[in-house]
Amino acid sequence: MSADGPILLGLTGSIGMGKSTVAQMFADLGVPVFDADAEVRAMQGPGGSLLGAIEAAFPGSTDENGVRREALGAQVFHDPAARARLEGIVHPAVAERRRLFLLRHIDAPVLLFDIPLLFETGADYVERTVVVSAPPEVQRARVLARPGMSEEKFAAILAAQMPDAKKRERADYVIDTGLPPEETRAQVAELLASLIA
Ligand SMILES: CC(C)(COP(=O)(O)OP(=O)(O)OC[C@H]1O[C@@H](n2cnc3c(N)ncnc32)[C@H](O)[C@@H]1O)[C@@H](O)C(=O)NCCC(=O)NCCS
Ligand SMILES: Nc1ncnc2c1ncn2[C@@H]1O[C@H](COP(=O)(O)OP(=O)(O)OP(=O)(O)O)[C@@H](O)[C@H]1O
Repeated sequence: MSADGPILLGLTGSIGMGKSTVAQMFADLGVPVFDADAEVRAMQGPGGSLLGAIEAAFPGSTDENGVRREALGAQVFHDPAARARLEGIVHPAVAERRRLFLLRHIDAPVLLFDIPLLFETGADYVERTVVVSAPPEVQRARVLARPGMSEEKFAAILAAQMPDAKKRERADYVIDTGLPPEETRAQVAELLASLIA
């Protein structure tokens, strides 16, 4: 952004590391948040704008309730070529939603973009990056506690994402999500204060 536009901050982290939780902490402090996963879910839900293209590329993957997430996930998380096809449909639509979000909040001092695949997809539209990270055993316990999750699905998703250590290396800031939430919240507040100062 130009000198007087908002600071564009990208938030990422591997599955279950706490992106959504930390994004909510930024939101609680008044920062507008763009949630890429939520945008995708909306465009894949009942009547969603991506259903036609996804059904054409993956026959049987949608029904009257939108994308059959479990079934499509089973297809793409294990198959890089299929995943690339799905991403080719989804990511340009997310980019368009992101541009509209930026225009809507052009007067805010800081904007946060919560993007699971921030580094994997280039991240050229953000100026600084924040990675949320917790020890692997904490991540594993949190993810496996989710309904519908299995060891196998967790392993496949991890394999599809840039490793946590590499994300931390690339980050401008790392937020520790292995701590009690109030300590993580204090880190978020401190980072935001330093950005706005
Ligand atoms: C395949 C789909 C329908 C499966 O949905 P499901 O509800 O089972 O999983 P959910 O979306 O909650 O994702 C589970 C975990 O996998 C991660 N993930 C999702 N898509 C991808 C991907 N293409 N590559 C790596 N990790 C991914 C998520 O960030 C999350 O950590 C859905 O994940 C999807 O449409 N993905 C493609 C779009 C995409 O790339 N989204 C990520 C950021 S925009
Ligand atoms: N200090 C902390 N910071 C963040 N999350 C925490 C912390 N302590 C406990 N948690 C818990 O860890 C879980 C993190 O899940 P969350 O949905 O935020 O992760 P995510 O990275 O957005 O996941 P996904 O990549 O699957 O979308 C939540 O249940 C949250 O309550």
